[in-house]
Amino acid sequence: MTATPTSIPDVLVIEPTVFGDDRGWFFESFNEKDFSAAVGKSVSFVQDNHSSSKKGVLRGLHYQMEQTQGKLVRVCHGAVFDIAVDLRRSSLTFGKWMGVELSAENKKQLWVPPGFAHGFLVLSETAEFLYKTTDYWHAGSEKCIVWNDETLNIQWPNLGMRPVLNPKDAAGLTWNDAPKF
Ligand SMILES: Cc1cn([C@H]2C[C@H](O)[C@@H](COP(=O)(O)OP(=O)(O)O[C@H]3O[C@H](C)C(=O)[C@H](O)[C@H]3O)O2)c(=O)[nH]c1=O
Repeated sequence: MTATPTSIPDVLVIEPTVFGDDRGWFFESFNEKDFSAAVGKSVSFVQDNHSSSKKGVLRGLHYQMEQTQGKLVRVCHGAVFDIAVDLRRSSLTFGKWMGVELSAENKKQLWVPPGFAHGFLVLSETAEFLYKTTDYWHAGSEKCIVWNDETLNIQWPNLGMRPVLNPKDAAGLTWNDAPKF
């Protein structure tokens, strides 16, 4: 596997080694030893999540203030534009966002450390999204930053349709009002 820092150095694009043969392909989707070596410290996960969404669905930008979650995210069907926003006040990239296309085809994964808001926009007809988290869901401290916040000015791909959001996300906080770390 390779791990490549993004414009936010703590956020890494992970690319697995894919072994193809005349039957198809195989890759290790997670290896704790290799992943911890790439991140530079031991990282363990306690929860796996799996969601399916139709084209134009935008989930996010989510984070939780307690039991803050690191997330290792990937797509096993379709494609999404995945976003991470740095909420760590002491970070040189505080308030910065980064985006990358994750797809079943490119098999890329994104490591989003604790301290970030995370979300994605579905680019394909449907997308299945898998991710591991370093702490458990804590519904009581969940926060959402609204997808089109003017301060963050995230450059989402233009699908020619308004994103499909649930009411919670549509009513998300502005960057200025959102609690930070
Ligand atoms: C996150 C979560 C949700 N749920 C239940 C709560 C709801 O009844 C249902 C759907 O939850 P929600 O609408 O919050 O799901 P997403 O919008 O996909 O939320 C996720 O979206 C973005 C992309 C993230 O990064 C977060 O991991 C997560 O917040 O699953 C659980 O039972 N466990 C969980 O860990």
